[in-house]
Amino acid sequence: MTTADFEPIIELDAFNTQAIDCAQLATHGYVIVPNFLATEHCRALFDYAVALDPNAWQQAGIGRADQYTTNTAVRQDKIRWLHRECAPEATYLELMDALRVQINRELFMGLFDYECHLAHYPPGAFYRKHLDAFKGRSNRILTSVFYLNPEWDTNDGGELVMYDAQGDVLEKVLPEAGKLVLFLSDVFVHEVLPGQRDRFSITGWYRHNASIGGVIDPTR
Ligand SMILES: O=C(O)CCC(=O)C(=O)O
Ligand SMILES: [Fe+2]
Repeated sequence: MTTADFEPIIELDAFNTQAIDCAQLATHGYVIVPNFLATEHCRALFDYAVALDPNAWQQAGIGRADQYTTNTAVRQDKIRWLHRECAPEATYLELMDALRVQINRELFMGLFDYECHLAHYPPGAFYRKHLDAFKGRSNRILTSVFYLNPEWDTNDGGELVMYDAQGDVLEKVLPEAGKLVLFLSDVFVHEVLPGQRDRFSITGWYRHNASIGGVIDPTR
């Protein structure tokens, strides 16, 4: 099945703006939103991800541009960058852009754009402790992780673990369908624990405009 076989699968007004507690994000630097998207929309995205051709996925890497390498000792997921040209992917990008506008309006964060990829962690796959951005060395400001997994149980593992500045566990997040996590990309060290089942999510980053001389900083 190719991506062109799918119609748009979520409505632009589908996401629950009320569910996003911007005050929590401003105060703590992160927020966990249990019901960002309704079950049917999550299910549609999940079915889409599951049905994708294996060739639609690539081994995830670490670092950007010429620093980019795949290192399966660090991360073992497969990813697929979302594209506006692909209808089911475009609607998610539009939703996240609407959220960008909302966050800018409420928190004046000056978020400029957004990039994201689907991620598939097969059983046992992990992503070791890392930061998504290093202070002053990346234009990634705010990370979003949206989970697609129906009926995910504590026994299934695969938690996102977030750490505080002391290295103590701050949050252990089950990757349950409909849940969105937002956190400041250069503040929270986090990891993905191995799970028992295939784990699907959409991870993205809101970015500042780090353009130099009118050339927009390349994505990824
Ligand atoms: O899937 C998750 O819970 C987090 C993924 C992640 O940390 C990343 O892709 O940078
Ligand atoms: Fe990360």
